[in-house]
Amino acid sequence: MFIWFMYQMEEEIRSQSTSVRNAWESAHRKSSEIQDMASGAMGFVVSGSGTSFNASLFLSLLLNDSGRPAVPVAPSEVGTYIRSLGRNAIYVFFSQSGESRDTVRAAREAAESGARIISFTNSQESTLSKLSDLEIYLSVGPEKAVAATKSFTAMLMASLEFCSAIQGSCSEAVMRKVAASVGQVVGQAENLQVVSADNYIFLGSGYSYVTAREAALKLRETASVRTEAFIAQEFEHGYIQVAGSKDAVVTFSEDQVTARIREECTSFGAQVLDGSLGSQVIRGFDYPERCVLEIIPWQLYAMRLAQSRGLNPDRPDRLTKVLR
Ligand SMILES: N[C@@H]1[C@@H](O)[C@H](O)[C@@H](COP(=O)(O)O)O[C@@H]1O
Repeated sequence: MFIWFMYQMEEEIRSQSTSVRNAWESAHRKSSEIQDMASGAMGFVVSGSGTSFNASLFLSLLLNDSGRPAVPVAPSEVGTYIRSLGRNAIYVFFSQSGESRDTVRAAREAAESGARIISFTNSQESTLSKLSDLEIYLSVGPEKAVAATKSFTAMLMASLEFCSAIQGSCSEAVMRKVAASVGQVVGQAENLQVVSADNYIFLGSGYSYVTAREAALKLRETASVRTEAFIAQEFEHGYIQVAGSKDAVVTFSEDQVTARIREECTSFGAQVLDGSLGSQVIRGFDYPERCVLEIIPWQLYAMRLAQSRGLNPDRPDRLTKVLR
């Protein structure tokens, strides 16, 4: 059956139950190569731009949690690590297009130093793929809306399997559970109401900071609203001073610090929202896999907020899909 969507972004958001499976399968097919390459590596330098940086942060957390030192770095800073770690590290690059200029430049520098490169891309013919010793192809089909949606969740799912492969295990059961829940998460977010705010502040910690950053980026890119993302405790070290009654504060973490921040923000009149937007399905998942689902309502939220502001979420006027 052919269903017509007003925006490419909506079609891409709704296709994620399939795209996360595809990405997982691609990573799974490379399990033994991943294991071979990772054995003996001193650590990982993980990099990407925009949404791909947020995926880098996710993979770095996963690697560190499994006892493999990893650092997430913006592509323009990778050179510093090449100079200090050289070929002892593996350099991992995320890029939907495989063509973002800063990412390609960093990968080229790493390749010229003789270091090994792993990439996660959605284009097998890309410059980044050609520079890579091992490519994990996301296989999510063309992503046309400027803001990344399905490629992001694909990067997270492929990262989960990447880490399982390093540990000699397999994340298939997790993937099946997550993929089966995408439709329900989208359904629950169907009637979400956007709030009116001058500024959105997203707070998380650990894995939920990845979601906080990506949600902030989605709203910025598509709805042209000012957004910030903080590690919840950091918010108390400064930004709380300038937050006010015209702000929306969205919390993903559920610890005591966050509860205190929520109370304080409510007291000065900010609108405080729960990051799961009330979804019991999302709340039924633990981190790290929860990240794959948790961003989906915010992808839809960003699209609806853009619509309510008379903007086309697919085509922000100052951004391009690929910054070559
Ligand atoms: N506006 C886009 C972002 O939405 C995207 O996240 C980034 C990285 O793209 P890629 O993943 O293709 O390297 O590039 C551009 O800046």
